[in-house]
Amino acid sequence: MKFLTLLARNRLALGGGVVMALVVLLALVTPILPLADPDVTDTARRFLPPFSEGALLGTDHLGRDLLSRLLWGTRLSLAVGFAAAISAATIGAAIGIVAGYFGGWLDNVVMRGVDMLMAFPYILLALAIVAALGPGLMNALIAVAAVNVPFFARNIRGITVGLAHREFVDAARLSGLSDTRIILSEVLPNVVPVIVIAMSTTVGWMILETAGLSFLGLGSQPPQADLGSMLGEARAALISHPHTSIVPGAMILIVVMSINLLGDGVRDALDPRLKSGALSRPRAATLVERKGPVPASEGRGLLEVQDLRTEFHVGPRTYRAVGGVSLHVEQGECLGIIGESGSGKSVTALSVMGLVASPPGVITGGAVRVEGEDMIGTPYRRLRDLRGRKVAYIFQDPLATLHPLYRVGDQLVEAIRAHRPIGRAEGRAKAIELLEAVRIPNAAKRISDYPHELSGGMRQRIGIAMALANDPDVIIADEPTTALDVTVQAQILSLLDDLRRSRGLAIVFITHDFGVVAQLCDRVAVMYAGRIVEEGPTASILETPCHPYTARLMACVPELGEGRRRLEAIPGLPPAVDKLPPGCAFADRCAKARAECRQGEIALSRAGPRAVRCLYPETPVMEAAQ
Ligand SMILES: Nc1ncnc2c1ncn2[C@@H]1O[C@H](COP(=O)(O)OP(=O)(O)OP(=O)(O)O)[C@@H](O)[C@H]1O
Repeated sequence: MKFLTLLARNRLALGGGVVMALVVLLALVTPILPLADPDVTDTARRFLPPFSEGALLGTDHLGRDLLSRLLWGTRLSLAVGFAAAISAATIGAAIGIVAGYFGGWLDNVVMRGVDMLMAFPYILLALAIVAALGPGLMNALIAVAAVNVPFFARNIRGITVGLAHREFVDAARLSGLSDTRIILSEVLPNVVPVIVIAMSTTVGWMILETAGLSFLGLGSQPPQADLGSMLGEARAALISHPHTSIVPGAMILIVVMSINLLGDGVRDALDPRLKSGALSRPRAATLVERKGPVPASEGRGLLEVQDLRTEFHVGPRTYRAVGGVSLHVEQGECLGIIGESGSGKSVTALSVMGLVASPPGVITGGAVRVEGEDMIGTPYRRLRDLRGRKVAYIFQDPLATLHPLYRVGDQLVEAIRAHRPIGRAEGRAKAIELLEAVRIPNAAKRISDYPHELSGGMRQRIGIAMALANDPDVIIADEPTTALDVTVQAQILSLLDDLRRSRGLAIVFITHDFGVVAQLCDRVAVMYAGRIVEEGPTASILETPCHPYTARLMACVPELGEGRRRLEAIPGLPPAVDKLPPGCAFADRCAKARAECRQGEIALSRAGPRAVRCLYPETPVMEAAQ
């Protein structure tokens, strides 16, 4: 169903599909239509023009009815084209899967054979096959299918090689499945979409090839008509009676065009990335559709986020990932954002510089001010200028953000040169300086390493160096130590701490670990279901958490030397952000929740530096603020 909706959204594909459906329908009902016999000649009625009596599209050089020949010919051409495509796809895919799955000598022998077939110009090969088998439509079908087998075999072999060593295939092997079962249950379902896509884009081509062979007199034999042979027979009268060529020519054009348009649509609709709209029209910056007025600046901090709202619009659903977040961070300060997975921490951070993918992401409200300037809706050129120079990011997985084919030094120089017109030598010197700043030993040598030659901790240091490349004022670090072991994590945290002190950086540190918050952050904001539920100085919150969620989150953290303490997991799951309940989103998991908690908007109550969004807090916020 989703496939059809996506397909229908592509207007050209829809048009192609409708035309193709009409042509196929016509071809199917041809035997029951009141048409003249397509093969009966009547030389007295030769070359009648279109719209003549009894011959809507006219007649050919033997006086045969062109409309009747066209419909019967289309029927035959479609049947042969589809049969050739299905045969080529089946045989080619089988060869590709076997070669790709088993590898080794079998792969070598089979694929070299396929390469040999591909080395011949396709039309010569088809001609040679028809010459060997003799002319006839069946032999033309075999020739066209054979010529296209290598295309499918190579494509599918490539995909299968990638799949054969994936973990889920290894897991199937470990569970004792036979090779045939693995191919059928693990590999085949993953290559079927590729086969369908390849077929949908080549059927038109195969119809053309069959028509080509018939045009040369090697396919359908007289008096039988297919589109190619009709065109071949009309060749002699091309100038004197052009309608005899135009009729089959136009049909070939219509059939091939509509199949190709439909095929492109099928390919796009089957691409899983397109289902969430990821590739449909990627934008350079997140789409902004503010529904309310822009909040006035309160002049707080280097980075000030006010009532930020970011949603994902996926089909009829709206995911409110960020539902009105306000926070700020001062120069030299570290603000922690903590919350369970899916609470909206990353989307908040990415919204700051318009990095949330659109579609499906849309910023629907609020303001993000960097030194007072609102970033939301700012022209893209300005945003690009500020990205990396004013606000930089450190991501969770440095291996995913570093380009695997370039040396780390070159990537650093590129980051610097994106904002400053400096020479390569100067860039290199600056890159070495940056590597030294993030305490990479032997920086001058390490600069020539590729990302895969570095350990996880080293790579994260490169990620930090990259963020520092243009001396930003604010660094947003999105769980930068999650993938690292505790000793390396401690080193990276102390490095970030030193950098913010020595460079006066403002850091927004996203994490789900209260231990990390305690070590690094001056203040902390606790997020739940896209909103901030508690905020305040780290020490104060650790001492007296007000929101029951904060208290439960802290109770989940094991501590060394604490003796025997029960670790309390929070029961239940956070609500889905497309179905947020009214009132407090945590109410269903909270032991203190009462009826009022499930109604209306629950405001953030502030007292001094502390704030909490709860009607029945663990400790009243006024008390906690003292
Ligand atoms: N492309 C998307 N389409 C629909 N929903 C999305 C998309 N990206 C994120 N979301 C939703 O937005 C919400 C917030 O996600 P986000 O990545 O910000 O969470 P997070 O707190 O950073 O989690 P984590 O700690 O796992 O990174 C989640 O509920 C997620 O399902």
